[in-house]
Amino acid sequence: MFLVGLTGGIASGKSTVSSQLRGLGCPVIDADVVARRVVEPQTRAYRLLVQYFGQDVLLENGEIDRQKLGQIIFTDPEKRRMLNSITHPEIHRAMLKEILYYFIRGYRYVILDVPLLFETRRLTHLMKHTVVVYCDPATQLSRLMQRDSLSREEAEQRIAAQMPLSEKRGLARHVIENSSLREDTHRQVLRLHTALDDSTEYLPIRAVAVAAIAGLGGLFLYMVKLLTS
Ligand SMILES: Nc1ncnc2c1ncn2[C@@H]1O[C@H](COP(=O)(O)OP(=O)(O)OP(=O)(O)O)[C@@H](O)[C@H]1O
Repeated sequence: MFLVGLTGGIASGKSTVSSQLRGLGCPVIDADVVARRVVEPQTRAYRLLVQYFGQDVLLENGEIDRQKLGQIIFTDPEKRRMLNSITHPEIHRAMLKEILYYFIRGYRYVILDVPLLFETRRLTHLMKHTVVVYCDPATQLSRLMQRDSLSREEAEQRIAAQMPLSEKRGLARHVIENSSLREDTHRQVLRLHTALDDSTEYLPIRAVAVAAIAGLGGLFLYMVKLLTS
């Protein structure tokens, strides 16, 4: 098995591309969904966050107020470090579990949808392929304004707060150009899907897993033979 990192900028079309990939049967793990799940009430990260940040970061229904937490850590690097040290290990563990699930089911690759893949750089070395969903700046701005009902100024601020999409584009192995129609994007997604399906990069890890299982099986049979003779 190998990992494929899917990323892009705000409103560049990651969700659009990941749902097209899902539609083709690809396993996609959404880092944002995992990040929300690991801080649900009753989880370890939830308890630690409430302990550190207090009841103020809770919504009326008891869930973490992610917007409020975002505002707090925006201006306080120490608190941001604390938040990351609580949530990141949980996120990585949960993602690893999902990856293992797909591995056991025999999938050749798993796509990880990670919006900040190149910003955090923590996961890039694990990715055999990286894919950036790109669209031109004017299209990105207008789609963001429309989707989130933002003024031009607000949308520009949000785009400016991120690593430039053109920079991410230069770092990726594959680029999906999403400035045009969804059908054009889908054609590129099909090409990517074919390239990933045809790749033999899944073989080394599968060979190691098969060898390990065969070794354990052999050891088990040897022990049984010893005990029954
Ligand atoms: N090719 C396209 N043509 C027209 N509209 C599109 C196209 N691709 C995406 N959109 C629209 O642009 C908006 C942003 O797309 P999407 O939500 O997929 O981006 P995203 O990268 O996942 O955004 P974010 O990371 O900010 O959540 C959505 O409203 C989506 O419907």
